[in-house]
Amino acid sequence: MLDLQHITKVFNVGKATEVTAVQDITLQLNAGSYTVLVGANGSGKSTLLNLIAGNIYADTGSIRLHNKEIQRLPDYRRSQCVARVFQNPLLGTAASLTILDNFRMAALRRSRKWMKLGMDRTFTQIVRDKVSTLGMGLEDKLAQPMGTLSGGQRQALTLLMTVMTDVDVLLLDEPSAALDPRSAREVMEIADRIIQENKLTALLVTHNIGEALRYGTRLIQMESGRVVRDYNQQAKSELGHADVVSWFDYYE
Ligand SMILES: Nc1ncnc2c1ncn2[C@@H]1O[C@H](COP(=O)(O)OP(=O)(O)OP(=O)(O)O)[C@@H](O)[C@H]1O
Repeated sequence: MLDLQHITKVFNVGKATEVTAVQDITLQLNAGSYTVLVGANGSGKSTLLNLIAGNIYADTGSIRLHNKEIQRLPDYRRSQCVARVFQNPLLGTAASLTILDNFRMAALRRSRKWMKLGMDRTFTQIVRDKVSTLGMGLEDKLAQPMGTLSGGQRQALTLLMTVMTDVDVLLLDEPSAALDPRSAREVMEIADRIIQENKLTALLVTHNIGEALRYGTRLIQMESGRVVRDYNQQAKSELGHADVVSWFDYYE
């Protein structure tokens, strides 16, 4: 379980621009659950993801994974248990490196178990097998530079890379927002499959209400740094598009 207790994050303390981005959030994400996080711009969603990912530290509160505080873990230790996919497909991978080398880098960064394998044929075969599960025909293009691929292909590969090692938590920060509708759907379906197959604890931030309703086992809305709505799977399944639209003032 990922357990957030009384997490608060204030930016620009003491200045005119002071803002409480996350305000006393207590949230438990069960192992293997898939939570969708919605909220207006500036409601604190990215800050919450940044806190879990360890990019920033909370002013107060604890973030525990399997009962262990993870906030102050060094980068390499945290990336063994928490992975993140960003909105921009260019962020997750190195454009000038081949697909295979990107997988090598991702694997080596996360786990020493790949130290030897990373260089040999077994590793290439493992990557080829994994990539073929995407059904995009990219397994025959492992020597191609990442930069020659489409945004959707890059996001799909980034998702695969994040779970090359045994991470527990997957943070999806609007992973489909920069993609055309078809690629977006494809990437979201791949994410869904990867989350289920690997029993990941996943947290998806999205502005797409269709996605928010289609995916996940729980739906949370943030407003002004707080959780203001929290629907379990049953309650979520009874929601319609118009219900969620009505949560956002600017549509009224
Ligand atoms: N590094 C920072 N320095 C100062 N203020 C920040 C910083 N990061 C976020 N904020 C502020 O914290 C608040 C929450 O921002 P955050 O990016 O978490 O919202 P969000 O819900 O992810 O928004 P969006 O949907 O636009 O991505 C906003 O008022 C934002 O301006």
